[in-house]
Amino acid sequence: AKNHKLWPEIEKVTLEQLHYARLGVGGAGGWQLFAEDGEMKMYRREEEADGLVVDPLKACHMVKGVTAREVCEIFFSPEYRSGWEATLEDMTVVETIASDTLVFLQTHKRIWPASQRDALFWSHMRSVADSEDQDAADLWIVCNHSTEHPQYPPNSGKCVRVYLTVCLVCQTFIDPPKDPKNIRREDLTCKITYCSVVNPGGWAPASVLRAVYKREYPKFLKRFTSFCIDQCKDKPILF
Ligand SMILES: O=S(=O)(CCO)c1ccc(-c2ccc(C3CCCC3)c([C@@H]3C[C@@H]3c3ccccn3)c2)cc1
Repeated sequence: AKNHKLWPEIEKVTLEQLHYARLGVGGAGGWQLFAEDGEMKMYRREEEADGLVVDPLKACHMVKGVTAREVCEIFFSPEYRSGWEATLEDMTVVETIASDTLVFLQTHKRIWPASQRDALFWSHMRSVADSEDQDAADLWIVCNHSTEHPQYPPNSGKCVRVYLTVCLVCQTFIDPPKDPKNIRREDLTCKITYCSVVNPGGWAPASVLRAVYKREYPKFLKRFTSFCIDQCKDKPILF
């Protein structure tokens, strides 16, 4: 568990990603709005690493009727993933480091003309007291970060290994403010910030990757948040 050899990296990357998610998208950050749908706004920065498109993505969304903890638990938990991750072909939990920290191996459906990809990453979920604003509800974060595993070396089979760092940071707002036992789902709004940097691992044409990102990310976030609303609507609220 917390004495696991990955723990220092998990702690460092999770807190770095929390800080990064809280940075705005205005100003000189170079963020460009590339997709908008109701409350959902998606930004990207055009970046390449050794000729590969690794455009960082930041999405902001406000979802009614669910809490930060409920959204993060659905994003983190393996049993829900096939319900919302449309591009997933296979998923295995290769290691359980702790109840809030897992290592996943996922293969994603091939996106023509790029070859098929897989991703090996640790996934960690935690709640963070929001230091700035005491009466705001807790923040919940899930951070996914590529890692290695001796049994699953990269590029050993048919798949090209992608390298990713992803975070989902959620905060619950209750409006109008009520005492906890009288809160109904229509009083809840979850503010979601999703950040991702995916290095495709092997060559894929920049034009193709940017088209894939433009198509897949808005679909992904809309499908994920709809799944959360549907999963939670008839269940007691989990703060
Ligand atoms: O948030 S997560 O941790 C959720 C757990 O599943 C996650 C999100 C996205 C990916 C991902 C992996 C591969 C690829 C590409 C790279 C070259 C060819 C395939 C993409 C591209 C961006 C497009 C994409 C975006 C969203 C969903 C699926 N596809 C994304 C992996 C994990």
